[in-house]
Amino acid sequence: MPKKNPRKVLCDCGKRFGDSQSRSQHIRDSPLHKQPVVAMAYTAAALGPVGEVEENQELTTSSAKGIESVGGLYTVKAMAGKGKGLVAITKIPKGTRILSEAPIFRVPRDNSNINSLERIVANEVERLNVDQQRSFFDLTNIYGNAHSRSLGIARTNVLPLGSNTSSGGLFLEASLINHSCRHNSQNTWNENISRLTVHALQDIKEGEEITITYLPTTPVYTERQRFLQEKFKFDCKCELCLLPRTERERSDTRLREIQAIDKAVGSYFWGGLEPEMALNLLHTMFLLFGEEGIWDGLIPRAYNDAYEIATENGDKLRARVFAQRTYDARRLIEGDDSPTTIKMKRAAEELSVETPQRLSGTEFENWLWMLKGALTS
Ligand SMILES: C[S@@+](CC[C@H](N)C(=O)[O-])C[C@H]1O[C@@H](n2cnc3c(N)ncnc32)[C@H](O)[C@@H]1O
Repeated sequence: MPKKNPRKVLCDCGKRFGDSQSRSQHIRDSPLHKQPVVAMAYTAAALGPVGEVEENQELTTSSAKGIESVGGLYTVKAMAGKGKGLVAITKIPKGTRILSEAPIFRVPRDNSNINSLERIVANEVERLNVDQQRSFFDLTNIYGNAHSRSLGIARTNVLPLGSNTSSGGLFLEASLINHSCRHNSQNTWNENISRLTVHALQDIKEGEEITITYLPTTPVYTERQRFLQEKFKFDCKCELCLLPRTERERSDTRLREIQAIDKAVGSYFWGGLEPEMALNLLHTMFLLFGEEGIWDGLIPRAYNDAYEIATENGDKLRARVFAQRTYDARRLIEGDDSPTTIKMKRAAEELSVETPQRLSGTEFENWLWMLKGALTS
C-alpha cells in the first residue's frame, strides 16, 4: 500500500490537528478526554457516607420519570462497600440496551468557578419537581461539606454528554452505576435521542452487577487506583485490581503495550509510520484487547483508525471491511440510532466493493492486517 501525504487527524472528539501532536497525546492532555465527570480541581473533602444501607437489599425500581429501564432488566441494590448499585435481574445478552435516560438537568463540566457552578446547580435543583428533588438528594455526595450539598451531589454524579462537549448531565438512575476496571457495560451520550444509553459489552448473568468505567483511558493498576481515589474517593477492588500480583503485572504490561501502540498509530497520521506497520500494530492491539478482556469503545476506535489508514491510502477493499467492523462494534455499544453508528453504516454502504472471496479465516485476517506472508490482493 503506497504511503500518501500526511493529512490532518480527526480525533473521536471532533478535534483536528495538523502539527506533530499525536492523537493519543491529545487524548492524554485534553480535559475533555480526561474528565469523565464534572471537571474541576480536586478538593480534599470529607467522604460522604456511601453504603448506609443493608447489603443486597432491594431499594427501588426504575420508576423515576424519564428513564427507560429497557424491559425491566435490573434493580437497584445495596452493594457491599460501594453504596447502591444496579444488578441484573435476568440474563442480559451482549449488545442489549440496558438503560436509556434523559438528564434531569445539564451543567458545565469544565467550570472552574465554583461560585458560579454553585448558583447554576442550585437553580437547576430548584426547578426539579418534588419527586425528582427527592431522588436527587438521595444520590451520593463524596465531597462532604466542601460545597453545598447540591453541588457535592452534582460533582459526584454528573456524566459526560458526549466526548466533544464540555457539558455534563445529572441522571437519577445511571448515576447509581458503580465502576469496575473490567466493566461489563458502557455509557454513551446519544445526541440523536438526547438520552444517555447504557449497553451490555458482554453477556451479563442474572444477579451480576452492572458496571461502567469511570476511567478516561486504560491506565495500569497504580494509576487506576490513584485516579479513582482522587476523583471518586474509593479503593477499587474489582476483578482486575484484585488479580494476584504476577497476573496483575502481566495485565499492566499488556496495558502499557496498548498505550504504546495507540501512541504509535497516532503518529501514523502525521507521517511517522508506514501504513503496513500501522495495520500490523493495530492487529497486535486487537490480540491484546482479547487477552485483557477489553470490549469497550476502544474496539470501534481501533477499527476506525484502521479504516482511516486504508481510506487515506486509497485501499477501498480494506476500508470497506474496517468500516463494516467499526459499524458493527459501534452498534453493539451505542445502538443503531447513535450518530456515530449511523455515520459508519453509511461509510460502509458507500464502499460497495467486493472483499477477496478466495480468502477466509486466518488467511483473510493476514491479508486484512497486511501481516507478513499474507497473500497480496
Ligand atoms: C456515581 S456514584 C455511584 C453510585 C453510588 N454507589 C451510590 O450509592 O450512589 C460514585 C460513587 O460510588 C462509589 N463507588 C462506585 N464504584 C465503586 C467501586 N467499584 N468500589 C467502591 N465504591 C464505588 C464511590 O463512592 C463513588 O464515589
